[in-house]
Amino acid sequence: MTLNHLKQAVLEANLDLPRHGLVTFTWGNVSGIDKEQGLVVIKPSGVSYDKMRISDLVVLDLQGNRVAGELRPSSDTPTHLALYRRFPELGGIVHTHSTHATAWAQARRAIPLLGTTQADYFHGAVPCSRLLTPAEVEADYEGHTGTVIIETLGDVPPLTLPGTLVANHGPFSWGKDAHEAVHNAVVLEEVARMAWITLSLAPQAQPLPDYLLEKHYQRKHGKHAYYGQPA
Ligand SMILES: O=C(CO)[C@@H](O)[C@H](O)COP(=O)(O)O
Repeated sequence: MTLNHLKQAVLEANLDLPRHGLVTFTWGNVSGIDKEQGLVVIKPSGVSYDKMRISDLVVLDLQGNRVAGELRPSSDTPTHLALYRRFPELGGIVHTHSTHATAWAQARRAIPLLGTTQADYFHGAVPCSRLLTPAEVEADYEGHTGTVIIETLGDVPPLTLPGTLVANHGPFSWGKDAHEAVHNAVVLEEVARMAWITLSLAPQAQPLPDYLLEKHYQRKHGKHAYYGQPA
Protein backbone atom coordinates (compact mmCIF):
# COMPACT_ATOMS: atom_id res chain seq x y z
CA MET A 1 0.00 0.00 0.00
CA THR A 2 1.43 3.42 -0.93
CA LEU A 3 1.43 6.25 1.61
CA ASN A 4 -1.37 7.96 -0.33
CA HIS A 5 -3.47 4.80 -0.20
CA LEU A 6 -2.81 4.60 3.54
CA LYS A 7 -3.86 8.23 3.96
CA GLN A 8 -7.12 7.53 2.10
CA ALA A 9 -7.75 4.44 4.25
CA VAL A 10 -7.09 6.38 7.48
CA LEU A 11 -9.35 9.24 6.37
CA GLU A 12 -12.16 6.80 5.56
CA ALA A 13 -11.66 5.03 8.89
CA ASN A 14 -11.93 8.34 10.78
CA LEU A 15 -15.10 9.21 8.86
CA ASP A 16 -16.51 5.81 9.82
CA LEU A 17 -16.39 6.76 13.51
CA PRO A 18 -19.45 9.10 13.35
CA ARG A 19 -21.08 6.85 10.70
CA HIS A 20 -21.08 4.04 13.30
CA GLY A 21 -22.15 6.31 16.16
CA LEU A 22 -18.87 5.83 18.03
CA VAL A 23 -18.08 9.51 18.61
CA THR A 24 -19.58 12.76 19.82
CA PHE A 25 -17.96 15.92 18.40
CA THR A 26 -14.26 15.03 17.83
CA TRP A 27 -13.95 12.47 20.62
CA GLY A 28 -12.10 9.84 18.68
CA ASN A 29 -9.16 9.16 16.40
CA VAL A 30 -7.85 6.51 14.02
CA SER A 31 -4.32 5.91 12.78
CA GLY A 32 -2.71 3.49 10.36
CA ILE A 33 0.89 2.46 9.80
CA ASP A 34 3.08 1.84 6.76
CA LYS A 35 5.29 -0.80 8.33
CA GLU A 36 7.86 -0.83 5.51
CA GLN A 37 8.50 2.90 5.77
CA GLY A 38 7.85 3.04 9.53
CA LEU A 39 5.38 5.89 9.03
CA VAL A 40 2.14 6.48 10.94
CA VAL A 41 -0.78 8.46 9.49
CA ILE A 42 -3.15 9.92 12.08
CA LYS A 43 -6.10 12.26 12.37
CA PRO A 44 -5.40 15.94 13.18
CA SER A 45 -6.38 17.02 16.69
CA GLY A 46 -9.76 18.65 17.23
CA VAL A 47 -10.81 18.71 13.57
CA SER A 48 -14.45 17.78 13.02
CA TYR A 49 -14.98 14.77 10.80
CA ASP A 50 -17.29 16.54 8.34
CA LYS A 51 -14.55 19.06 7.60
CA MET A 52 -11.64 16.60 7.53
CA ARG A 53 -9.66 16.33 4.31
CA ILE A 54 -6.86 13.99 3.31
CA SER A 55 -4.47 16.97 3.37
CA ASP A 56 -5.30 17.48 7.07
CA LEU A 57 -3.85 14.09 8.06
CA VAL A 58 -0.50 14.08 9.83
CA VAL A 59 2.37 11.70 9.01
CA LEU A 60 4.95 10.86 11.68
CA ASP A 61 7.72 8.37 12.23
CA LEU A 62 7.54 5.95 15.16
CA GLN A 63 9.48 8.37 17.36
CA GLY A 64 6.85 11.05 16.76
CA ASN A 65 8.84 13.23 14.36
CA ARG A 66 6.56 14.97 11.85
CA VAL A 67 7.19 13.84 8.27
CA ALA A 68 4.21 15.48 6.54
CA GLY A 69 1.12 17.53 7.33
CA GLU A 70 0.74 21.00 8.79
CA LEU A 71 -1.81 20.46 11.56
CA ARG A 72 -1.22 19.23 15.10
CA PRO A 73 -1.66 15.42 15.23
CA SER A 74 -4.26 13.82 17.50
CA SER A 75 -3.60 14.47 21.19
CA ASP A 76 -3.51 10.67 21.60
CA THR A 77 -0.66 10.25 19.10
CA PRO A 78 1.91 9.17 21.75
CA THR A 79 -0.45 6.36 22.79
CA HIS A 80 -0.81 5.14 19.21
CA LEU A 81 2.96 5.30 18.67
CA ALA A 82 3.70 3.40 21.91
CA LEU A 83 1.38 0.61 20.79
CA TYR A 84 2.88 0.42 17.28
CA ARG A 85 6.40 0.25 18.72
CA ARG A 86 5.45 -2.52 21.16
CA PHE A 87 3.19 -4.54 18.82
CA PRO A 88 4.54 -4.69 15.23
CA GLU A 89 1.55 -6.84 14.24
CA LEU A 90 -0.80 -3.87 14.58
CA GLY A 91 -1.79 -2.06 11.37
CA GLY A 92 -4.43 0.31 12.71
CA ILE A 93 -5.50 1.78 16.07
CA VAL A 94 -8.69 3.50 17.22
CA HIS A 95 -9.51 5.48 20.30
CA THR A 96 -13.06 6.65 21.08
CA HIS A 97 -15.24 7.67 24.00
CA SER A 98 -18.07 5.43 22.85
CA THR A 99 -20.70 5.53 25.57
CA HIS A 100 -20.98 1.98 26.89
CA ALA A 101 -17.32 1.02 26.61
CA THR A 102 -16.40 4.30 28.32
CA ALA A 103 -18.87 3.56 31.11
CA TRP A 104 -17.14 0.22 31.80
CA ALA A 105 -13.77 2.05 31.75
CA GLN A 106 -15.09 4.65 34.23
CA ALA A 107 -16.27 1.79 36.44
CA ARG A 108 -12.75 0.32 36.12
CA ARG A 109 -14.33 -3.01 35.19
CA ALA A 110 -13.33 -5.50 32.53
CA ILE A 111 -16.19 -6.36 30.15
CA PRO A 112 -16.87 -10.01 31.03
CA LEU A 113 -17.18 -12.56 28.24
CA LEU A 114 -20.89 -13.32 28.55
CA GLY A 115 -21.78 -14.38 25.02
CA THR A 116 -20.71 -15.73 21.65
CA THR A 117 -20.86 -12.28 20.02
CA GLN A 118 -17.81 -11.24 22.06
CA ALA A 119 -16.18 -14.67 21.62
CA ASP A 120 -16.28 -14.16 17.83
CA TYR A 121 -13.78 -11.31 18.24
CA PHE A 122 -12.22 -11.35 21.70
CA HIS A 123 -10.53 -14.42 23.12
CA GLY A 124 -11.72 -13.48 26.59
CA ALA A 125 -12.96 -10.57 28.68
CA VAL A 126 -12.10 -7.05 27.44
CA PRO A 127 -9.61 -6.00 30.11
CA CYS A 128 -9.46 -2.66 31.91
CA SER A 129 -6.13 -1.06 32.75
CA ARG A 130 -5.03 0.35 36.06
CA LEU A 131 -5.29 4.09 36.64
CA LEU A 132 -2.26 6.13 35.62
CA THR A 133 -0.23 7.46 38.54
CA PRO A 134 0.15 11.23 39.15
CA ALA A 135 3.82 10.90 38.18
CA GLU A 136 2.90 9.21 34.87
CA VAL A 137 0.31 11.89 34.10
CA GLU A 138 2.86 14.60 34.90
CA ALA A 139 5.67 13.00 32.89
CA ASP A 140 3.89 11.93 29.70
CA TYR A 141 0.12 11.42 29.98
CA GLU A 142 -0.56 10.08 26.51
CA GLY A 143 2.64 8.05 26.33
CA HIS A 144 1.87 6.37 29.65
CA THR A 145 -1.68 5.72 28.53
CA GLY A 146 0.10 3.40 26.11
CA THR A 147 2.16 2.03 29.01
CA VAL A 148 -0.90 0.88 30.95
CA ILE A 149 -2.46 -0.68 27.84
CA ILE A 150 0.78 -2.60 27.17
CA GLU A 151 0.93 -3.68 30.82
CA THR A 152 -2.71 -4.82 30.73
CA LEU A 153 -2.15 -6.99 27.66
CA GLY A 154 1.02 -8.57 29.03
CA ASP A 155 1.95 -11.51 26.78
CA VAL A 156 -1.47 -11.78 25.16
CA PRO A 157 -1.16 -11.42 21.36
CA PRO A 158 -3.04 -8.12 20.77
CA LEU A 159 -4.95 -9.34 17.70
CA THR A 160 -6.58 -12.05 19.84
CA LEU A 161 -7.90 -9.34 22.17
CA PRO A 162 -8.38 -6.36 19.83
CA GLY A 163 -9.23 -3.77 22.43
CA THR A 164 -8.64 -2.64 25.99
CA LEU A 165 -10.29 -0.16 28.33
CA VAL A 166 -8.14 2.54 29.94
CA ALA A 167 -9.37 3.12 33.50
CA ASN A 168 -11.54 6.24 33.82
CA HIS A 169 -10.81 7.19 30.22
CA GLY A 170 -12.17 4.94 27.45
CA PRO A 171 -11.56 2.18 24.90
CA PHE A 172 -8.64 1.67 22.56
CA SER A 173 -9.08 -0.89 19.75
CA TRP A 174 -6.83 -2.17 17.00
CA GLY A 175 -6.57 -4.50 14.03
CA LYS A 176 -4.45 -5.55 11.08
CA ASP A 177 -5.39 -2.23 9.41
CA ALA A 178 -7.38 0.94 10.15
CA HIS A 179 -10.61 -0.49 8.74
CA GLU A 180 -10.42 -3.61 10.93
CA ALA A 181 -9.54 -1.46 13.94
CA VAL A 182 -12.78 0.51 13.46
CA HIS A 183 -14.72 -2.75 13.01
CA ASN A 184 -13.32 -3.97 16.34
CA ALA A 185 -14.16 -0.62 17.98
CA VAL A 186 -17.79 -1.07 16.88
CA VAL A 187 -17.82 -4.63 18.27
CA LEU A 188 -16.29 -3.43 21.55
CA GLU A 189 -19.03 -0.82 21.97
CA GLU A 190 -21.73 -3.37 21.09
CA VAL A 191 -20.50 -6.02 23.55
CA ALA A 192 -20.12 -3.33 26.23
CA ARG A 193 -23.79 -2.43 25.73
CA MET A 194 -24.88 -6.09 25.64
CA ALA A 195 -22.95 -6.88 28.84
CA TRP A 196 -24.43 -3.90 30.67
CA ILE A 197 -28.00 -4.90 29.70
CA THR A 198 -27.34 -8.60 30.44
CA LEU A 199 -26.07 -7.83 33.95
CA SER A 200 -28.98 -5.46 34.51
CA LEU A 201 -31.38 -8.31 33.63
CA ALA A 202 -29.38 -11.03 35.37
CA PRO A 203 -26.73 -9.78 37.86
CA GLN A 204 -25.75 -13.41 38.40
CA ALA A 205 -25.08 -13.99 34.67
CA GLN A 206 -22.12 -16.33 34.22
CA PRO A 207 -19.25 -16.08 31.71
CA LEU A 208 -19.43 -18.12 28.51
CA PRO A 209 -17.99 -21.63 29.07
CA ASP A 210 -14.55 -22.19 27.53
CA TYR A 211 -15.79 -24.83 25.06
CA LEU A 212 -18.16 -22.25 23.52
CA LEU A 213 -15.51 -19.52 23.59
CA GLU A 214 -13.07 -21.73 21.69
CA LYS A 215 -15.73 -22.87 19.21
CA HIS A 216 -16.70 -19.34 18.30
CA TYR A 217 -13.24 -17.81 18.40
CA GLN A 218 -11.53 -20.60 16.42
CA ARG A 219 -14.23 -20.87 13.74
CA LYS A 220 -13.44 -17.24 12.79
CA HIS A 221 -9.74 -16.94 13.62
CA GLY A 222 -8.33 -20.46 13.97
CA LYS A 223 -6.15 -22.48 11.57
CA HIS A 224 -9.23 -24.25 10.26
CA ALA A 225 -11.55 -21.23 10.32
CA TYR A 226 -14.72 -21.75 8.34
CA TYR A 227 -16.75 -18.61 9.07
CA GLY A 228 -17.65 -16.47 6.03
CA GLN A 229 -16.08 -17.09 2.61
CA PRO A 230 -12.55 -18.21 1.80
CA ALA A 231 -10.21 -15.27 1.02
O1 LIG B 1 -9.39 11.31 24.97
C1 LIG B 1 -9.51 12.41 24.42
C2 LIG B 1 -9.97 13.56 25.20
O2 LIG B 1 -10.17 13.13 26.53
C3 LIG B 1 -9.22 12.52 22.98
O3 LIG B 1 -9.36 11.22 22.43
C4 LIG B 1 -10.12 13.43 22.19
O4 LIG B 1 -11.40 13.20 22.45
C5 LIG B 1 -9.79 13.29 20.72
O5 LIG B 1 -8.71 14.08 20.62
P1 LIG B 1 -8.05 14.45 19.21
O6 LIG B 1 -7.76 13.15 18.49
O7 LIG B 1 -9.06 15.28 18.43
O8 LIG B 1 -6.81 15.22 19.62
